[in-house]
Amino acid sequence: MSTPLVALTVAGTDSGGAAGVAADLATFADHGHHGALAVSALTAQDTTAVRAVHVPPLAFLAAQVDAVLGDLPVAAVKTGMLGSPGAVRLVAERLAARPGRPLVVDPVLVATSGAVLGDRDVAAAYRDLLPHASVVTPNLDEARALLGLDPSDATPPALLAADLADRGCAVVLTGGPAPGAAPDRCIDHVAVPGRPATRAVHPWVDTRNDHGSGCTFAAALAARLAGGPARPGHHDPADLVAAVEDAASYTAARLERSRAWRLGAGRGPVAHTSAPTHPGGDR
Ligand SMILES: Nc1ncnc2c1ncn2[C@@H]1O[C@H](COP(=O)(O)OP(=O)(O)O)[C@@H](O)[C@H]1O
Ligand SMILES: Cc1ncc(COP(=O)(O)O)c(N)n1
Repeated sequence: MSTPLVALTVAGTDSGGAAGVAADLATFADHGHHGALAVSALTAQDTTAVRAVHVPPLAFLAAQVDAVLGDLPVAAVKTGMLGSPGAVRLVAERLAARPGRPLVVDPVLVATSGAVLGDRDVAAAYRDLLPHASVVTPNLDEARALLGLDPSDATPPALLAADLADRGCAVVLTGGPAPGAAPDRCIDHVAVPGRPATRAVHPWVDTRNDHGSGCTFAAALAARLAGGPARPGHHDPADLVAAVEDAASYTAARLERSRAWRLGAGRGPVAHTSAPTHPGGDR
């Protein structure tokens, strides 16, 4: 058996096991990679709400990142909920010092439940991290926040994605069905610096169990880019679009698998397992 690639997640924990580090490690494992982790925030969270957040001291986050990067041959990095402006800047500084591998930044600011996981200062700090990212994967609310726009701004997603790409990294603006359209397709907008955005389209899965889908998607994208160039898509956007389509169909397949699960009173977890589930779970 050959030695696996190593993927590192720098992200928050979700006590309900749906989003954050739990989703990232499961997704890396499902791609055959060894997952390493640095915990930037801890949340007391369930399917309905985020009830409390603890941000560990920055020195402790730095110690985790340094331990992993100093010892393991990390082939890709994914960041999720970083939790404070200082953590965003710390990750930017550490990864800028060791360039050369893909970095997928999921700028977690607003959870599926609507909870705010990163305020205006965290959004502003991403200005320091984005130039070091290979790809950033905001949803619509997060893209507006990163651009300093009002939450009700009506700029179309394709233009938001292209504006964000002008910060120097590729962008996947993740989305749901087109507004006003029948919810049968999901549209993600993909942009690389200096070019208009293109669309990656896949079938919509009708489910409430989508908690953790953004983390799963960004981790799947990092897993697919692992071992490749640090600037995927900058020479040929088709390379990045193909990786985005793969990661999106992986995520949709996870959503399909957990479509009818009955876990929790709110937005239930997206499936993290490929193994058969135990029938006793339905009792
Ligand atoms: N119900 C769904 N059916 C199919 N794909 C979905 C669904 N919800 C989200 N996705 C896809 O999952 C990926 C992550 O997007 P999303 O969950 O919107 O991110 P976030 O959690 O950051 O808001 C995207 O490729 C998106 O198109
Ligand atoms: C610790 C943590 N990280 C990320 C998310 C976002 O995930 P989602 O958008 O699927 O709720 C979350 N809810 N909690």
